Amino acid sequence: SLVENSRPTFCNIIASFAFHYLCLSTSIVAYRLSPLHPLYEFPGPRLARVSKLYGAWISATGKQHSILKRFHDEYGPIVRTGPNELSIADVDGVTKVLGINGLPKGEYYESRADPKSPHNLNSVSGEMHTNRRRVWNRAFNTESLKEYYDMIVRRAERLAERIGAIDGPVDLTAWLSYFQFDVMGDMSFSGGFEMLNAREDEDGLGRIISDYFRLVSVLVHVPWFLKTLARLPAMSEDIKKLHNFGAERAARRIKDGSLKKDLWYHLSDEAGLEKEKPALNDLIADGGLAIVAGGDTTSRAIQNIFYMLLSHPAHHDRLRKELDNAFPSGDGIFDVARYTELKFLDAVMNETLRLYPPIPTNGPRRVANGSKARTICGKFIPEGTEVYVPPYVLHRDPRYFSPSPDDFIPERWMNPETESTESILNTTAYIPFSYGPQNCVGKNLARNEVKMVTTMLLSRFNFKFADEFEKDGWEDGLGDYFIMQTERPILVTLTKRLG
Ligand code: HEM
Repeated sequence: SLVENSRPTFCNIIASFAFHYLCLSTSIVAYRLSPLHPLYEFPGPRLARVSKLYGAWISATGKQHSILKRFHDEYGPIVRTGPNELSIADVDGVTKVLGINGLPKGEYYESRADPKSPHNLNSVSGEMHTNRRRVWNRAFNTESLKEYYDMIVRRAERLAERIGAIDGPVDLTAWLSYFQFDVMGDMSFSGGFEMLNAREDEDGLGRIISDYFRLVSVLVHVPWFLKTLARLPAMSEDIKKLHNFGAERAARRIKDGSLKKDLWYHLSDEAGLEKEKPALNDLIADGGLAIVAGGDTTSRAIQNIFYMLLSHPAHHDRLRKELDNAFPSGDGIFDVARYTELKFLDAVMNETLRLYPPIPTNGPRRVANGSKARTICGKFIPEGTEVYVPPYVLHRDPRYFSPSPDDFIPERWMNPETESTESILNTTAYIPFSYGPQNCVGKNLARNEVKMVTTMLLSRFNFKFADEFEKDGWEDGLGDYFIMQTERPILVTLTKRLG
């Protein structure tokens, strides 16, 4: 009976576990709040110090970009946004975190990657990244880009035909998304999508990608949970679909070959310039990355430009005039060599990407364990810290963009040196394509593509917002899920201009 009495009951076991975890979490929380924690001196909301669940909640609202901006307005250029996490909105952060000799990508990218398949270019760092990036750079040099421009022109013509034939409101958001998927399919695999022809996204790929980012941008804050969840059927189903999708397109591309020098041609080193052929699985991962990285980002940039132009008629008219003067008969609108003349077009694009960067917050880098701690903005940043450098916040900082950093003023980009001394334009703080060795490899292509499509649409059509479109609520519908999403598609009506 003595033995029986001392045998732990079920309730006792539960109680002692509960007690154990209560003590453990209390001491973790106490440590995170205490002056003993290495990030103690950095200001920020109290809840952020306690748990990453707070960051997960902020991401879930889709308003991470503007909430972060509020934090920085209140606490200054460095904010503690998690127990072991800082957000640095300062040019010193841009160069020291993202620049050469900056920080590697951290746990965020690791946990976002599909645990069952190889990593893509975007999720690796260090030497592995340098080696892979060399091949990607080749795929985006001036010579390679020419081939992609032809693909863009073909699809842009098709876009114009399609939307030009629509009576009534045109969902610009949807049509630009079909267009961009078609372009990215051509570019990556010499074909694969026909969304413009189908007038729809039959496979629901756009939805799969946006659902994926919605979920993952929240769960990256709690990686252990994400790893568990990735094993659940519903989540892994979408990841699987994305992976299969890339694998299928790749298999077809390998079987059919291509006369075009598409991205696959360069990445798979068909020209035989590398010592070793890249592994097929890496290639599939990178082919999929191209579709995701170049897709919604570019179509969003174009949509946002139209939103800004249609909301600012004087700027619209000025741009239209610049384009009409440059291309009076409509010939040459796709000739990217001519775009250096188009100063106002460049300014409109820069200003739109400043106010609405398609990747508003971006993922963090990490001061790796075992590496040296860094000094940024004069502060000691210890090992193990995850560091964000958020474009949206930097782009609206009056220290870098003045006057009126929240207003659409394309003129701030034109001959800044002749502007009054009160106006400030610090281009180091301008990072819509990120900065440094892991910046956007498709930057030059994207910039020219945005200009090609904007020039074509403005030269050929008169646009206005459709009556159904609620212009004033548009900004509230934007969601920061790594790549900016929208709940309020832009609806326009259009009439043809040139013959
Ligand atoms: C306006 C359009 C675009 C914007 C705003 C944009 C922005 C960005 C940003 C901010 C990054 C850094 C992401 C990170 O640090 O995790 C990035 C990376 C990347 N982008 Fe873009 N991008 C655009 C278009 C494109 C296009 C057309 C491609 C073509 C395939 C592309 C391919 C990539 C790739 C492959 C990376 C990863 C680079 C690396 O990790 O070395 N992007 N982009």
